[in-house]
Amino acid sequence: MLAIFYEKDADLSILKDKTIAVLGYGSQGHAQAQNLKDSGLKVIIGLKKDSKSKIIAQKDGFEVYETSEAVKRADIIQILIPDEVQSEVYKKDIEPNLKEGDSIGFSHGFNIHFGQIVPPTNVDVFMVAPKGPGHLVRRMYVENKGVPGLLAVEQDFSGKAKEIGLAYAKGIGCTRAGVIKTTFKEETETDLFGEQAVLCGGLTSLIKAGFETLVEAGYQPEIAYFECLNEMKLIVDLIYEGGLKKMRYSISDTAQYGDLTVGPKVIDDNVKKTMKEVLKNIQNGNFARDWILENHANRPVFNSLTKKDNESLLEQVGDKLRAMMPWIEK
Ligand SMILES: NC(=O)C1=CN([C@@H]2O[C@H](COP(=O)(O)OP(=O)(O)OC[C@H]3O[C@@H](n4cnc5c(N)ncnc54)[C@H](OP(=O)(O)O)[C@@H]3O)[C@@H](O)[C@H]2O)C=CC1
Ligand SMILES: CC(=O)[C@](C)(O)C(=O)O
Repeated sequence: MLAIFYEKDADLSILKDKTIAVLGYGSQGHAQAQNLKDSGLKVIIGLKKDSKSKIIAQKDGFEVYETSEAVKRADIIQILIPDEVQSEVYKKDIEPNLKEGDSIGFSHGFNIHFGQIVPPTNVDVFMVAPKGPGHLVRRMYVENKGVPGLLAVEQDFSGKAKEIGLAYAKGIGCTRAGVIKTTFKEETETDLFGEQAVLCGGLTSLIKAGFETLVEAGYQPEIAYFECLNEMKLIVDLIYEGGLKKMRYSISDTAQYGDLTVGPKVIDDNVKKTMKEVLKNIQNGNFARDWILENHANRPVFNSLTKKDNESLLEQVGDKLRAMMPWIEK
């Protein structure tokens, strides 16, 4: 049964006497910490000794401590460091400094679900996972909007873990858009699937394939960029605002006919078959093992593929054209 929560369902006062340590000040860390502070909550930041994020967090007005000290000082510890280092940092800096009754929070279930972190039984373990990039979690909060979120409770030592998680979700603005109750398993598997097969992996592959098809056919790369990337954002904005019907209301009937008759030939049944294989590879732990080993090997595949994309014609043309659009946040 769907359980979706909004502002009225969450009580921030449950956190008013709590100190929240946000570990990490990157995409999610900077956003969640600033939103929590603007929601009137006491927030400190935990970072590693030589962190390059430290100066940024201090400029934003936060007390910054080394991770272990931040954990000691906090009642709620929100772990927003990269998934691939969480297990190591947990063992070294977090677990030794936990106190009975603390709450440990995550924004992705990877390390709990795949058994990389196993907390003691005398703490709460919850997750508030914004369904959007950190920089938009902050931007939309400031605009009095919100990014939807997922709430999961893995362990409820205090008997208040759900209320604490809901209040946390309200503090970062997610209850403005809606927070769905889930599990660490469901969040982990759906999030990994979405980022691999639909959002990042699927979408970037679609954009690159479209751009390369036009350029290889001899069309101007700038036109290919405007068609396959810039307009993608504009089309998706309409779908975000009002579903396929709003986007189709705005595009031409010519475009809509092509959408309806040709689209299914591009994204055909084979794509869905591949998507099911992607999901299976997540569910059986193969992707998790691959990502953990990739990091142990110092990211040879990650680095080479990222370098190839960063040096691509798509990125070069995009940088040039975006430079002429001063409204785009750099
Ligand atoms: N990015 C997103 O939009 C989303 C992320 N998430 C989840 O949020 C969590 C954080 O991801 P994200 O915000 O992208 O991470 P980022 O890579 O953007 O930021 C990581 C932060 O952690 C710090 N850090 C790195 N290593 C250590 C360490 N060993 N000890 C302490 N601090 C460290 C970094 O400091 P330094 O700068 O010094 O390296 C940086 O401040 C992950 O679990 C992720 O899955 C969930 C939803 C969306
Ligand atoms: C933004 C988000 O939720 C992602 C793509 O899954 C992530 O950055 O982890």
